[in-house]
Order: sequence, then C-alpha cells, then structure tokens
Amino acid sequence: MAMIEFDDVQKYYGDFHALKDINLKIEDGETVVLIGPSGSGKSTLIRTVNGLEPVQDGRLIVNGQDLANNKTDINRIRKNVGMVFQHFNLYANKTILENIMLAPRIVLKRDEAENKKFAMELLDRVGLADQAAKYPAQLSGGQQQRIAIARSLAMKPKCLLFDEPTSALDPEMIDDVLNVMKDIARDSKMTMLVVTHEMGFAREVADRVIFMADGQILEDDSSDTFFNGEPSNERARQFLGKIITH
Ligand SMILES: Nc1ncnc2c1ncn2[C@@H]1O[C@H](COP(=O)(O)OP(=O)(O)OP(=O)(O)O)[C@@H](O)[C@H]1O
Repeated sequence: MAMIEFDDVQKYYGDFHALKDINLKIEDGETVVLIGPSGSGKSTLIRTVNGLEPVQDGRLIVNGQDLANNKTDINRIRKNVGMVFQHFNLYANKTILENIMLAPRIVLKRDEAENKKFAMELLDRVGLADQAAKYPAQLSGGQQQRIAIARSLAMKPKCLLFDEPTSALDPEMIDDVLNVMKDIARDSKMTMLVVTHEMGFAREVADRVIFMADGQILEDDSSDTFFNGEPSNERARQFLGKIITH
C-alpha cells in the first residue's frame, strides 16, 4: 500500500483555491522532492500530509487513514509522520537531550533508559553527541536543525516531511544538514517528502521530483528523467534552467 495517496484533493484558504485536483501516490520508502516557484502550494501540500492544513475535498490517505475524513485521529497520524520545519522549533528551555527524549517519553511512554540510549545514538548519528547537555540557543542554526531532525527520528516515524529545512541557514551550515538528510534517505526505509531548492540533494538521493505551480502538480518524474532527460512541462523546464544556472 502507498504511504501517501492524494485522490483529487482540493484545498481552499477562504475563496483562494490553493491545491487544485491533486493526484499523487508516494510508496513506502520513497524519497520525493517537491519543487516550484514561491507561492505554488508546496508548503500547503506538505502540511496537509500530517493534518496541519485540512483539505476540503477528495481523499487523502496517509498510512492507511483518510485525512479528508474529520473522524480520523490526527494524533495517530502524527505518531507515524514527523515534520522538520524551516525554523527548527526546538524547546528553548530544555536541553538538547531533553528535546529529543520528550515526545517518545510522553507520547510513546518509552522506557527512560532505552529512551536516553536511543537519543544518544541519534545525537551521534547527526554528529552532535557532545552537545547533549547544552540548550538550543548555544548551538548554531545548522546544529539546531540537525537536532530537530534527530528529534523527529526519535519517534521512529514511517514518514518524514521536510519543509525547506535549509532555507533559514547560513550557507556554510547547509551541507551538514543535507548530509544528515542524505544519510537518512539512503540508509532508512522511511518515506521522505522534501520541499527544497537544493537540487544537488534531489539529484543525489531523490527517487522522484515533483514540480508544482499555481496549486497544481505539473510534472512528476523519476529523478533520472528530470535531471538527465528533460521535464516535458515547459514551466518545469524553465524553472529548472533558472535554479541550476543561479
Ligand atoms: N494561511 C493562509 N491563508 C491564506 N492564504 C494562504 C495561507 N497560507 C498560504 N496561503 C497562500 O497559498 C498559496 C500557496 O502558499 P504556500 O506557502 O503553500 O506556497 P509555497 O510554494 O510553499 O511558497 P514558498 O516557496 O514561498 O514557501 C500562496 O498564494 C499563499 O499566499
């Protein structure tokens, strides 16, 4: 079964039609990159997948549950679907280790020793084991984002959503964060949906690239076709030309 399936999904902000006839299937374990110009609906689309934005019409199945049905338990979805934001949203008054241990303790009631052991493993995986006792403000933006990723992984989600995770970072921090994301894409069986302008990431690890404009999906290709062949949609070709030459 697909991890995520949009079936003629419509999303409105008041009268504004933000997502138009979205049809999209993302299989278990796929890494999919979503690109498109500013205001095209990328954030809106990704935020519908864990129920941060409700949809008004169609079917949106995530991990076997229909998010377009208001009886669906959003908390059950969020246990399995993590999200990493542009601004890291760490808890400022908690240590790095506590930031990672909090949700598994409260939501999953994970045993304290096991929780700590796994949190330390994750800190090691993102290269920040020596920062466990610090507070978020003592870390750089890039380090905070790696902690935010570790915090999402601590829930052992089936699916991880990334909404422009490197856009708020200084250029010299971007690669460290992308390397952590590449490592996850290569080594885990997790489904990843990533909004990003980082085409190197898309080219190296994405299975598919989706291009959106004006609330619609205009192109949905394998990464190989998108980068080594040519997108068939004219606007997707223009967009690709612009971001690659910049
Ligand atoms: N809460 C909201 N209320 C009303 N309109 C909104 C809201 N959020 C987004 N929009 C509008 O929906 C459209 C899509 O916005 P969205 O943030 O999804 O685009 P995006 O492709 O992620 O853009 P960017 O790359 O600039 O983040 C835009 O026209 C935006 O102004």
